[in-house]
Amino acid sequence: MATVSMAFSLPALNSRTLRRVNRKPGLALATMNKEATAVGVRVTEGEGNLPKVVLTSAGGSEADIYLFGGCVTSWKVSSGKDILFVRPDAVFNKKKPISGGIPHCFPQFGPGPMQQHGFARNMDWSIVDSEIVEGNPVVTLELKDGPYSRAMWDFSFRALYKVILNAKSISTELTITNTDNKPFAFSTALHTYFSASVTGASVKGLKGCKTLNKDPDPANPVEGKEERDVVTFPGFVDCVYLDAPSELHLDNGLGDIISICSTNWSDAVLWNPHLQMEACYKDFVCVENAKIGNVQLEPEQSWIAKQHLGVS
Ligand SMILES: O=P(O)(O)OC[C@H]1O[C@H](O)[C@H](O)[C@@H](O)[C@@H]1O
Repeated sequence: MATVSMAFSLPALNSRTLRRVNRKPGLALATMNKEATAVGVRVTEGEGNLPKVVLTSAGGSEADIYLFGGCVTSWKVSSGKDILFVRPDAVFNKKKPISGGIPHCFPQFGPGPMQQHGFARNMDWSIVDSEIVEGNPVVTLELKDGPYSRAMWDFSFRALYKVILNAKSISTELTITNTDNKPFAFSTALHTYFSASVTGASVKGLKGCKTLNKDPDPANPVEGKEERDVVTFPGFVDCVYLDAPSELHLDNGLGDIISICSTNWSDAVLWNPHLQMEACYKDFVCVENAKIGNVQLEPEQSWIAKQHLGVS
């Protein structure tokens, strides 16, 4: 998918390089020296010439993360199979969020006073740290408020997003800190697109949850309760599950059972657009870790949520 060949090579990022790069956000590519290496964390040119972090684990798995949107777009297990999905209509020109992988919804999930799913998926994140832990690459991205976000949401904040790639899993940790002198509130989600065969895909673990079904009217969700042990995607699906369990299992219909474990992501959302996206709806399902009700943060307070996606 991505173009990785470049006119010049990029170095591996060690913590020192990253700290230096981070002092001049936006100049990351330009400030690098020209050694070629292949360790666990490197920056390269992705689609649309956008900077992309590539994580490679000792176990042979690989993940791509675009700084635009702080979006993990690919998680390939050692066989080379990509567990995540990027829609064929995705654009990599910063005019729209990247439609696929694990986009951030922050500081608003869904429609509301600001643009759908907030601004974090439309902004450039920067790299603040990286390390290799037992052969596994770890990178931490940062997003802070700027004129673009202030125009929609007039608060000072800091978001840190740590991504850890292991042989059979990818984990993320999102920390939102109120760096303002007044309280703020937000909702958020990791809008994860999984590769799937939609007719064979199903999710276990949601039975008994209170639901807010956005079908047929996303603006007026219907309250209900999930009665099924195994939730499938027989048509259009857009449903919020409140107080979802911390472990769900997705059968992607392609031979994989993916465990979706989370801490502090209290809710989950299932989404498949069915015929609204005729070209691709058969090839993915979204199982999103979400925080639907507002999180309130006082100045200097932080909120931390973790997600762990694993294959057996
Ligand atoms: O098209 P997007 O803005 O990326 O949103 C895609 C979808 O995201 C979530 O799953 C919402 O629950 C849906 O209502 C929305 O349609």
